Amino acid sequence: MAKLVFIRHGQSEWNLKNLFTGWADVNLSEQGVEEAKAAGKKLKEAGIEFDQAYTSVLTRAIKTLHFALEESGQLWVPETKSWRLNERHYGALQGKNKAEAAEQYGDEQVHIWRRSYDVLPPLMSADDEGSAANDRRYANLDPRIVPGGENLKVTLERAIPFWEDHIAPDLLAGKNVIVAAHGNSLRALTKYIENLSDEEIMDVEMATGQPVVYDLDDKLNIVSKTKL
Ligand SMILES: O=C(O)[C@H](O)COP(=O)(O)O
Repeated sequence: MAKLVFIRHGQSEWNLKNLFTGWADVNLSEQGVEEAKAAGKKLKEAGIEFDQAYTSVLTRAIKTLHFALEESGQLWVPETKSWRLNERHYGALQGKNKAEAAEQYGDEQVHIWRRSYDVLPPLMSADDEGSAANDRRYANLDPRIVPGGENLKVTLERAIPFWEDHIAPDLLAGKNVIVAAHGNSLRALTKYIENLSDEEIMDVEMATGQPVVYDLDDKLNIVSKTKL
């Protein structure tokens, strides 16, 4: 039996301002730091000991992982970062205020952009200043892979190879794993491991800084799921 913990990053500066964030690399807010530390305390109280950590290449998730591991006395745990665990790319919506977008385009359209499984947001062009194509951390990626905007389906399709190549083999080897990532990359993994339909995943939300603990059997069937 292995334990798998998903944790969405603590509140970010752009969560606080209600801005679409996606691949924009923003920091944790003060509240976000406290949420991440509180998560570490809860993990410690629950006695959960990790063998491996995974996170994205975005500051808010990396720092959440580090605060949580430090508070639980496990900052030494080996960690791997991958762009495949990044938040969904929110395309041209990145940096826009969610409430203002709802006023401009209507609540329904904004809900579709945020929660539909397969509708893409308006895309960001590769010559946009904020494009991932201009960011050194993605320099080794095939330019055809660097997204200009992703829906949950595309996010799932790029996250699952990482699950299959790294996370699942660790769990099958009996390792306890923490994945510190993002609302939508974690919703994608949740859909996959819980076998949820395209409709069911629309209602799944990840709270900032809240560890979700799965107990898995030796075939990775879910035995229990607990939110700390
Ligand atoms: O990228 C973002 O804006 C958030 O982290 C997730 O946003 P959502 O809840 O609007 O999908």
